[in-house]
Amino acid sequence: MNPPAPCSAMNTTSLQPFSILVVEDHPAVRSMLVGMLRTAGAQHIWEADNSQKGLALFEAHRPDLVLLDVILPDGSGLDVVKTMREIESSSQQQTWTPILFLSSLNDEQAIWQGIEAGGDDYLTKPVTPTILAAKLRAMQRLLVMRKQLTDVSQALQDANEKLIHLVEIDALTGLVNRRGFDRILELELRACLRDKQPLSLVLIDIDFFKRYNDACGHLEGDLVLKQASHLLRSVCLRPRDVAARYGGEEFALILPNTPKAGAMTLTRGLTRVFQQYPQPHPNSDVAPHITLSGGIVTIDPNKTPVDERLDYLILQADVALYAAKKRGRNRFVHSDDA
Ligand SMILES: Nc1nc2c(ncn2[C@@H]2O[C@H](COP(=O)(O)OP(=O)(O)OP(=O)(O)O)[C@@H](O)[C@H]2O)c(=O)[nH]1
Repeated sequence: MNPPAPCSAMNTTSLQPFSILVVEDHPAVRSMLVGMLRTAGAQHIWEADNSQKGLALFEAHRPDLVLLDVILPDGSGLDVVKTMREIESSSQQQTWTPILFLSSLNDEQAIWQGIEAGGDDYLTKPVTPTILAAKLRAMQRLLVMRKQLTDVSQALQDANEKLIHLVEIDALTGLVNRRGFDRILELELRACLRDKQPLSLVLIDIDFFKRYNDACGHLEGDLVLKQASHLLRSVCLRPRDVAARYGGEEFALILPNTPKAGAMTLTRGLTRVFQQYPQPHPNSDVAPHITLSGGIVTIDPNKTPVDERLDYLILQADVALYAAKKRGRNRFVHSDDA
């Protein structure tokens, strides 16, 4: 076997600057390790001579690497490594720190237990500078690979979130589509029950839209849907209000923290906006321009027991919408009055 290379021969040029925690109770061994680590390029070295101090320093500084003696005066290094892994998994940063065991036993069983407990590699004492530098290099390489992996997985997660967003947007109008509507309504229903705040839902239908399409053509019909979406969005002033395209020419408004009176005011405003920006309708029985009919439902956990089924909520709004159509269109009816 070749003799260990002297300190000056250690190839540390490829080592990145790093911080390290050394948990070793023998002062002489510790000081020798610290000397070698300084030569190897360690920027910060924290020293501990027992488990408790080691864990406290680990938690406070989160070093890049740990050198950990298997046998410590106040316990086993195996327990320390387990606790370090617990600290890592409970932190939000999702970090992983390479942990190298220091074993003077050259005992296979101790090494096996150390790796099992969460260690990554081991060094047999006495440690030589070359072997130490080689292990540090290997651990740094692992760290770099892990960083690349977490970057890729973060990029994937971001792309996934964007995709989910795109999947929930209606291509023609830019409003939330039916899929997004279902998801958001479910969330808001749960929030309404939890926070004991009222929630209103409005289902909206463009009056005589089939006749509009028949008279003006499907492309003109598409433009009307776009303009209507723009106007619907303009009345949704609160950040959590959502305007959705529920179906072909049907829309929906999800209005969290909105009681019946608030929803009625908002829908009156909506009717006004459609009068202010009239889009001619050549064949409507109710007005010379595009008009809306709508059904409103409000649930208020403070007032009445709430049926928690989404379908039931939508059905009630639909019944109110039907009543609005029956009563002559161009109006909004609340389910309480349907
Ligand atoms: N241009 C266009 N038309 C659509 C789209 N989606 C659905 N429609 C049309 O919307 C019309 C809906 O017709 P109906 O359900 O009879 O409703 P309506 O004519 O508004 O009648 P009332 O609701 O009773 O006033 C149909 O002619 C559909 O083809 C779309 O994306 N673009």
